[in-house]
Amino acid sequence: MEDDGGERSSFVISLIENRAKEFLGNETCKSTLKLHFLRLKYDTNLSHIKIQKTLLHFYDPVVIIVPPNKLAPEGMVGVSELVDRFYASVKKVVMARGCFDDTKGAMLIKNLAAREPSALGLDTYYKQYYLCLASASAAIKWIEAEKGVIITSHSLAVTFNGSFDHMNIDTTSVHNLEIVEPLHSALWGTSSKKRSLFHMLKTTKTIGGTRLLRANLLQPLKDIETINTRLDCLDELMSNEQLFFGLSQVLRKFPKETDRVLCHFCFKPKKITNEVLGADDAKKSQMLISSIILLKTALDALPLLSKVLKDAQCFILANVYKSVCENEKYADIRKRIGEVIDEDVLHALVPFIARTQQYFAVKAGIDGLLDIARRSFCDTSEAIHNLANKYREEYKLPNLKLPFNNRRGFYFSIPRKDIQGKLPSKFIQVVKHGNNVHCSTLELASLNVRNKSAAGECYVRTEVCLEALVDAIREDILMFTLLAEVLCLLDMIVNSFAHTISTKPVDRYTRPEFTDNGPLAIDAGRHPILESIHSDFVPNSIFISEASNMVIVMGPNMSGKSTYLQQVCLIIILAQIGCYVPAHFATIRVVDLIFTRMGTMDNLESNSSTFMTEMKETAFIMQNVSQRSLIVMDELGRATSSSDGLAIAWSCCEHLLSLNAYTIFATHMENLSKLATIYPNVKILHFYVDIRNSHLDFKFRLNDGPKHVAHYGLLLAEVAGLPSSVIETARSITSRITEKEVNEMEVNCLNHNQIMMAYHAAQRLICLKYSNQKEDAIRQALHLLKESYIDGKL
Ligand SMILES: Nc1ncnc2c1ncn2[C@@H]1O[C@H](COP(=O)(O)OP(=O)(O)OP(=O)(O)O)[C@@H](O)[C@H]1O
Repeated sequence: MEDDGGERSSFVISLIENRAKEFLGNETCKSTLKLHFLRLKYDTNLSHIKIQKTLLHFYDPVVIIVPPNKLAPEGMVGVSELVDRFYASVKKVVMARGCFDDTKGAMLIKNLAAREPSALGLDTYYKQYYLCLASASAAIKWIEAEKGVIITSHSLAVTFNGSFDHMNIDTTSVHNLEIVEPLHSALWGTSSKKRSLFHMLKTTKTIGGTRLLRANLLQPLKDIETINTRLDCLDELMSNEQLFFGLSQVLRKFPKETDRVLCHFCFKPKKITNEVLGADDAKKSQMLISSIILLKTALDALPLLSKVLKDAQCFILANVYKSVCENEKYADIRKRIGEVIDEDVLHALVPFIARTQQYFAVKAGIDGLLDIARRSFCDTSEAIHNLANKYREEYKLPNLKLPFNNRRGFYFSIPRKDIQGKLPSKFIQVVKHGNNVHCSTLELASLNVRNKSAAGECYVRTEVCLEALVDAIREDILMFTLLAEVLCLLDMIVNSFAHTISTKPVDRYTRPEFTDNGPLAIDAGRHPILESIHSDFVPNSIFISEASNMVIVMGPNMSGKSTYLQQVCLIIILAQIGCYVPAHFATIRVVDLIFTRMGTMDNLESNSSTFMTEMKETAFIMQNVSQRSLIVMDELGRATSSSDGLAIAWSCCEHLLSLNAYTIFATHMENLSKLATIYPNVKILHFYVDIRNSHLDFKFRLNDGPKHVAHYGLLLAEVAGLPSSVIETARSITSRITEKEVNEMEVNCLNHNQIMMAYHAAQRLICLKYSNQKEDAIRQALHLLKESYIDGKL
């Protein structure tokens, strides 16, 4: 199942893979059927269509199940239509909207899936997969009804797959890492805005650029070549000030909504007649005309972009210059627009100005009826202004204003202080609005009707005049799609990435490097958001490689563990979207999945306790982890008894150690540091805290090895203001417990020589791995070593 982290323009396609053929032919129902439910973005954007085609090709479907076409949101291409266009040979089944029921889908999957329901994460990730589950419900219903079979319980292999060419970050991690929204946003109030990565980078100027940035943060890239082309572009922008400022200036000249208007050209509207326009028709005509004005404004800015990019060197900018700026088709279409549209017409945001621009968009003299409609529009508009003047004088209301909005048309706005007593009865629809009163009169209402009708006529005639031009644009829609995509990408790289880096002191951000199989090494990394809040933020490094694939971070409360974990993930995400990172140096093994498990509150929605939520999240990670994953665990097992917690944390670590994934594990459990004495691929680090006169001084500096900080919990509790009598009692209890523990440890603990012997043996085995020995043999030997160690027979 595929999910993109919450893009709005998404829909569901249910695909049944080729293997279904075998199943459907053989109705014993015992074979395992593999279903793929793809949640796909679709709009007129070229690249999204490409994604769909790739995925559909990949699965080679025999049946595509889609909801009815009318469900496509306004302005979007219906999924059904896309299937017709690109997969005419594939059987298409249209099922009623009611069949796409996510609740039913979740129940069916739980019942039919061969895997443990926890592995699918349905409890925790229900919301994230709701579209997939809805499509599952429809697909299963179709199979059962069409083939007259019943799928037996636990016979389906169901997997949740992410996008193939992007890093996947599950919703819990998106939340934990504060990628889009800050944690506890209610707590931080308005100042919370800058506390998420998205808001930190959201200096984009266009809607498409902002959307692209959000989509990138939710699904960073995986392809090193693409990432590097973005980084090359950033290199050039950072080293060429003139280019950077020139580009930011020029991008402002393009309308903000360039990408959004393209869908207005995708469908041919109904034939316009001279009958009275319905509200929807008028709106569509208005959108189409405003879209042409907007394209004209965008094309006018193109020569300026060309001038700025003339000498650009990097692949992206040079390619934009070659394929967009030098493409003569844009000049041709601009010329065609110029033949019909008045040169002075501009894209405007104020409703009345925008509408007036639209009525007068087509050059005078092209259509006689349009000229008459315009005259009538001008006359009624003038009459409305004269009426307002008349009221100003007659009722002594010099501050009476005549605002306009698309819904009401013209209305009066009068400051309340100007109204002595009551308004004359002539004024109707009186509504208080702040310090003003909004109202109308019968005369104004009647003029508004005439004005609106003249405006409607203007739209009809304008649209008729633009028909040929719209057809020409429709033919070249791919060119405009390219232009829109280019503008979004440039907006993201220039206005977001380059702008963010340029606002930091020189060399604070560096270009990351990438490897396929190498280590994850970050030297002096900083938290991208917190470093601007704490002026004295302490940088920290990390090194994880295949030979040392787990880092256990220890340290007392408040020492900086969670911040460090978040910082590493955010640096990787920044790097994989093609941005510089806040570090002295960074080499990154491309990550395909980030999993985080950080302290959660009770999950009231799924009726789970803190411990249960923790275990479900951990189960989800364990069962979906891949070779190139990054797993970040913060204090696993603290929500249950300390012995069970330690046992779970220990065994989870052992499981993760056997994988190629990289793990960073933060914990308070000092006993966990003993893992390093058995497994040479575990590295222990701790956050240094200075304790003087029973006072904790946090240094936020990461040091090698474990470190015992005695009774830091008590010290912190004292700082938090617990009564001294309570602290004293707690102190005496801990000293007694500690004494007992020390005695027990003396009895049970293996002697130092034995630990060192095991450690050296493990190290030798790892060396063997790099000789020509088979990995399985080494693993088995390690396992035996572990067993003997636990049994004390070493
Ligand atoms: N490197 C750093 N430089 C400066 N301040 C930091 C640094 N790391 C963390 N801090 C500050 O210390 C506070 C506590 O950090 P954090 O929550 O990461 O500690 P923790 O060890 O995870 O605590 P706990 O174990 O109680 O969850 C943060 O809110 C942040 O303000």
